[in-house]
Amino acid sequence: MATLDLNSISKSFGTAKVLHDISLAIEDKEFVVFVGPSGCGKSTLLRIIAGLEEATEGKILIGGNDVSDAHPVDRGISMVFQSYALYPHLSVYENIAFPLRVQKMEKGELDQRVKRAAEILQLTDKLDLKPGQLSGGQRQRVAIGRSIVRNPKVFLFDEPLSNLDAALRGDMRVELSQLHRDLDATMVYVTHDQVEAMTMADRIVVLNGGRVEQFGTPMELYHHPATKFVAGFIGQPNMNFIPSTVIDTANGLSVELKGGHKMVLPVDTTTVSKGDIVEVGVRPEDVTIGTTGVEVEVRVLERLGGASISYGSIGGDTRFCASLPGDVRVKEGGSVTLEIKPEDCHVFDANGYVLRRQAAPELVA
Ligand SMILES: Nc1ncnc2c1ncn2[C@@H]1O[C@H](COP(=O)(O)OP(=O)(O)OP(=O)(O)O)[C@@H](O)[C@H]1O
Repeated sequence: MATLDLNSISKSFGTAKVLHDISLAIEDKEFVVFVGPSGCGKSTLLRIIAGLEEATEGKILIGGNDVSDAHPVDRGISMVFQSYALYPHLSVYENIAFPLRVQKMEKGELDQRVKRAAEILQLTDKLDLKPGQLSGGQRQRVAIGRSIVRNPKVFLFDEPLSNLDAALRGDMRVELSQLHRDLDATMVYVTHDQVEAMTMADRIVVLNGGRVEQFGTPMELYHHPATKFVAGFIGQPNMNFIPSTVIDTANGLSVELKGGHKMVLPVDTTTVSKGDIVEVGVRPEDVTIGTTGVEVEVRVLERLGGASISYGSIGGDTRFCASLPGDVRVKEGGSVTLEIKPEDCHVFDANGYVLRRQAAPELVA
């Protein structure tokens, strides 16, 4: 297995530049997920790594070797697509064996590899069936098996679970995480689903408009989003953003939130001045019902059992979602006061960049 380095990758289709100077160092055996909205360039970036698309600028290194000009089959990668691309007339065994037949691998070695892959993917009792006799999840496992037998240095996955229903997607997420541990392989996985990214990745690359917004572990992105885009994209339900006015910058950032609630937030104030408009981000799970805080009108209350999700707004037009206790006594059409702790707030400037948190006093030397 191997490291994967992207050095200043850019890509244009005609005059349209879709990837802008992307550099990433992916470690050996790491599971990295590219996530972002439709059209952000994640599939194009994956296809460039695979050699199915040529970068306009930049270099790709696998295991330290420059493969930018190498043919896809010579890169030591294997790609699993959203459409399983199985041969309907071939058995599961022959579908998995296909790339090895193309390589003209010796029969004993081929048989051993196919059976080992089938064992890992729990397909041993399905080897004689045809793809048409399998469920969607089993078909996707066959497609993954076809990747495994090639012993690639890097596995590439392009939205492999999008064709499956929600329950099966959940099961396959667990299976893929397990597969990653079993194979100890470098994996790059593309999805638009932030839940897949959060649950499977060692590190996540958030792409937006062909640029890397942030590259970090799931919890780094959740707790320390660098931009409003990342803050809004990672976490379910989405973070709330409250328009706020800076009222003072001495001893922390004093703000007046929409609706009139005032707070002092422990963030760096060097880039903002009194009178500036900022946005205070707070996650639905970080609020509690209290006596002082933001006044929220509740439009809909979804009772999930263990939690109740309230959908409403501050002042009629600033959307505010809160995750409250399952048996909370709140009426749809009523209002509720929600307490927000300063340490749970994220503050974004007019350009959507986060104001860094001040170091906790005990961390200051
Ligand atoms: N062959 C092509 N010719 C021209 N433009 C292309 C081509 N392939 C992709 N693009 C454009 O490049 C941009 C990025 O596309 P890409 O498929 O990489 O996005 P994505 O993030 O994978 O989106 P999705 O989740 O919808 O698949 C889009 O604006 C797309 O229209």
